[in-house]
Amino acid sequence: GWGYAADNGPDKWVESFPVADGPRQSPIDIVTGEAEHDSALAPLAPHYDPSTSLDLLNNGHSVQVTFADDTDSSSLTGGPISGTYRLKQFHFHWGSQDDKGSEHTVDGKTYPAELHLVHWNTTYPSFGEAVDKPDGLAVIGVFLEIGDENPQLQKLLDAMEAIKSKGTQTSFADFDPTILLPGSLDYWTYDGSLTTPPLLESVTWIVCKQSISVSSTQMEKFRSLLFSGEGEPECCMMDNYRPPQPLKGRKVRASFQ
Ligand SMILES: NS(=O)(=O)c1ccc(O)c(NC(=O)NCCCCO)c1
Ligand SMILES: [Zn+2]
Repeated sequence: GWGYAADNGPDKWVESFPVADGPRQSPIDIVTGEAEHDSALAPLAPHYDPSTSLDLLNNGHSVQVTFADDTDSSSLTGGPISGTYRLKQFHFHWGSQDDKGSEHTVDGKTYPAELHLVHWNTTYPSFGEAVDKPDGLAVIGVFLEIGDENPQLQKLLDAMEAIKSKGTQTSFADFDPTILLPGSLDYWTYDGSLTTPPLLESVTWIVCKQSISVSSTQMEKFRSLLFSGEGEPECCMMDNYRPPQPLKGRKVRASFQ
């Protein structure tokens, strides 16, 4: 299956997923000078209920926290989207060293990691129905930048001890992802895709301008996870990011001046 190694990584995905060369692929490099302020863009309004958090999972590509999405308890409105999008999961992408790991870049700047909060449009009956629609998903991207230790990440990092290998999961209740968001919710937005196979062009991307902090030691915890399953030769989970893709004429809008 697909992965991030030389023989199954981003440069090979087009062989099984031809949309990899499509018109609205993600991530992209955000060229801040080209982004146009759109005063019609509403403020982002994420409302998350910690009682909807369910499990922490190593799916062999990333570490993910899944949420109960049978009600609107944890959902996103406002921003560039119309209607209500429900939170399904959040996960991360990161590098093998602190100078790379994010998927989006800003004027060519890479960050050590990027958080994705994945929401689906409730005009569709489920995530599975929404995932291949042009307005099906809204993903909030948050950059992690090396700095002070981030206490809000610690509960997550400590729980990762229990899910080192692919296919392992552990219950992860009462977690409010709001604590992972930066103080300012200024954002850039553009139309894009999933950044992993099946690379479906169904995502309204909402990338926060302000990053959150992570220490180098905390980054090492992410890198101690494994792509490999129990009983397989150990392969550390790192560099699980797709590089920026061609903009192909798309406009990036800014919610701020
Ligand atoms: N990185 S992303 O654009 O925010 C993103 C958001 C939601 C997704 O569903 C995927 N990709 C996905 O689910 N691929 C199927 C197997 C993955 C591991 O089970 C990627
Ligand atoms: Zn992602």
